[in-house]
Amino acid sequence: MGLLRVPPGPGGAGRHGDRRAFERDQLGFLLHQRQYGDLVRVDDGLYLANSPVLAEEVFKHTNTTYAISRDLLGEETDGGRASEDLARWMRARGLAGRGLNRTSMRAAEDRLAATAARHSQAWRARGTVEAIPALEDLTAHLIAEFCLGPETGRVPALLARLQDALLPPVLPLPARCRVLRGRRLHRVNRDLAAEVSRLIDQRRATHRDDSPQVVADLLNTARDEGAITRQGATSIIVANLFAAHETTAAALAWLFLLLDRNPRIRRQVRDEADRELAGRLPTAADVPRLAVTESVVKETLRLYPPLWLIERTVEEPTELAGFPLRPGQRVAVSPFVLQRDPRHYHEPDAFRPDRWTGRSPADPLPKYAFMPFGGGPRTCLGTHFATVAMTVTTATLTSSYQINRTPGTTPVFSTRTILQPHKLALDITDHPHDLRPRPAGTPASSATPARRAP
Ligand code: HEM
Repeated sequence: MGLLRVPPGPGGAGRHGDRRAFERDQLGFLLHQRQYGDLVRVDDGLYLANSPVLAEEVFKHTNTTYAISRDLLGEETDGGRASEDLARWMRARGLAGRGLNRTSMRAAEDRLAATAARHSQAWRARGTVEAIPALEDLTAHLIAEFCLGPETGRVPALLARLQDALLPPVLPLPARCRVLRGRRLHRVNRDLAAEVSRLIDQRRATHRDDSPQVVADLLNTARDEGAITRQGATSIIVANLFAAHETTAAALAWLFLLLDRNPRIRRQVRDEADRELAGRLPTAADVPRLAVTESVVKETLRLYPPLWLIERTVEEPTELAGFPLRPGQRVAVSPFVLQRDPRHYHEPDAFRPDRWTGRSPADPLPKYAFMPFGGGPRTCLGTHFATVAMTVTTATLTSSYQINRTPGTTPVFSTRTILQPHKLALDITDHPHDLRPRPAGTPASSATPARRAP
């Protein structure tokens, strides 16, 4: 009986298990583990939960039985945060969340489209762009303007520097280089926090009416009421900026790669934008009508969830799938694996956006079979922002430009940080429609006629 108390897995009951095989081919290794069942022992310290029911169990009980294993910068935490820190974070999360919910997003969709159109102008001039840096620059501006207003100072540039400083080294670094890397990271982090603080204060001084327009306004009201400190407001905005821009950019890069490989679906996306927008930039009223684009976004996040592996640390003795877990052990859930499970998806590896529009209500998907944004009390705060920003950006870019992978280039599939197509080069040429914002005061239904590009 005692032996059965350990779930099956590649490493048997030995101490070291198969972590080295995992390091060699992470996604291939994870997919391979499905053969052992819904709970797999990778080694003594790490179990893999492979079913929506087990994922729900783990995510629902985060902050109590399980703790977040890594902070937003990807650094390992000591498992449980001090409970005071956790309470403070959850309070700040609640406040910022009000600025990121569905209702607040509605008011911001017009601004998102305008920002996407403005920043992609530079791409046209360049002709060819490398997808990840170009999209990271775009999403840094989208999220910075959404949180802080039109004045974003050095924030987008500092986010790019932070990204750079965080990139894990390909080979183990000598001790001195590790120290230098740590110092650089600390410096960039400090500069970003100082710049965000400055912009929050500036916003507080200049935007004093009762209608919050950006996340910083909500946090400034909470500051006035004593519900959050200046430092708390800064930390939550920095966390959102960081969590938002790299993930959303990676997802958009996958989306353009998938559209390049599927010209029929690309045509449907463009036809939808041409039909629904008729040469305008998308507005809040248009988003619900961009059903094909939205299903492409969802299907991209299913096939290539940027956060492809999420870990939790066991905080108190518990059991999962009937197996005991002790404090300090880790349980990992892979959205990449769950979202390609043939038990829940027909042709799981195929890019089929119509699976989202054609799904019968009599055949509901288990809750955690689609979980690119995690779940439970620590679910992604930017779920609505990311979905809407991706839909609006895709519609704006596909109707402004023809976007094709540069012939002869091959993207590199990377899991080094998040799941990304590295070195994806895109040729940007004009699409016959050049989108313009709708003139102020014009109802959404009255389309501004399309202007033909020269
Ligand atoms: C496609 C884009 C995105 C994906 C795939 C994504 C995915 C995720 C996932 C899976 C988590 C949970 C991690 C865990 O359980 O340990 C998370 C957390 C988080 N996300 Fe996102 N995210 C995206 C975009 C965004 C955006 C746009 C924002 C902000 C506007 C954001 C803000 C956050 C924050 C603040 C957390 C931490 C929540 C907490 O620990 O309480 N994310 N994200």
